[in-house]
Amino acid sequence: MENAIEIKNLSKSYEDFCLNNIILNIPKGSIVGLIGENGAGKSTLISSLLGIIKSSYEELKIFGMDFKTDEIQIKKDIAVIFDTTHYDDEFTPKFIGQILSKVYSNWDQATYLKYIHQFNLPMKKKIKKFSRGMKMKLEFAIAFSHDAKLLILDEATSGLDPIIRDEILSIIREYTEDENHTVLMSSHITSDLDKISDYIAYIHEGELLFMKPYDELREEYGVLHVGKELLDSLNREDIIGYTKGAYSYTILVKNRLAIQSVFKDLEIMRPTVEEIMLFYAKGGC
Ligand SMILES: Nc1ncnc2c1ncn2[C@@H]1O[C@H](COP(=O)(O)OP(=O)(O)OP(=O)(O)O)[C@@H](O)[C@H]1O
Repeated sequence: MENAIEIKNLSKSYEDFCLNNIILNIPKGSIVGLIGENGAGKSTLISSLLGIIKSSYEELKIFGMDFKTDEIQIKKDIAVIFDTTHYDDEFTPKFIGQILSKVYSNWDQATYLKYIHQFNLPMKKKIKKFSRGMKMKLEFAIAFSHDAKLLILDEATSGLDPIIRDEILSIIREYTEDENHTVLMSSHITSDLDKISDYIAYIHEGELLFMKPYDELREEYGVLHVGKELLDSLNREDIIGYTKGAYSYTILVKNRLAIQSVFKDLEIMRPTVEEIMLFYAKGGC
């Protein structure tokens, strides 16, 4: 499978934080949900692979090109959306369209106007009078109008209402129908990632815990509610973490199917991204 991004041993150290030897391949045409608690290193990873901050790495390839030698060429095909807009408050969508048509050689004004219309954005209103949702929609309209092959979202949908988020998720899905388009998306709204991700990459305290296909995660892991006796009879290695309730334990296990074959009557549910994250972070065993 061809990769849009290939990262080998990328590290970045701050005084009291270290992003540690990240090895990550992001397949072309996929949507990768990047998860991790606050301060885990998601933005540091994103900024590192965009060259916004300086990091060390053995290899960083985007679209098969070496980031060290082809950064300018690579960046033409990347659109990045953060949680705020970076355009001047005095600008209007109309003016931004005029500027960007000169910045991007592959700017498509007709597509830009199509999204501005679809998102109900006023062409002649200054951004300072936009709501947060309108600002983010404008960012998406821009991202989709210069035919970017890689869309990187860093908490871009946080603070948006469920209706706008749903609309944006549909647009992202539509965008990846073209197999040349890839999305890397960090979000704390894990239910969005449940809806859209092909893969989940989990960063915990600066380490990449795993990057796995979403379907495989749901197949491999399970959540069960059991008493102490059953908890004790499970293989310790299968327990990722648990919480203790008033009368029972809630446990995240791996090897779901193997456990189910032993405990045939036990109800083992497929976990959500949020449950996987919570139990990994908290542990408990
Ligand atoms: N410029 C900086 N100088 C020093 N430390 C920094 C700097 N930028 C980030 N850090 C530290 O790096 C760590 C990772 O931060 P980062 O923003 O990458 O986390 P994150 O996973 O994106 O978190 P969040 O979900 O809260 O946005 C944190 O401990 C943060 O304090």
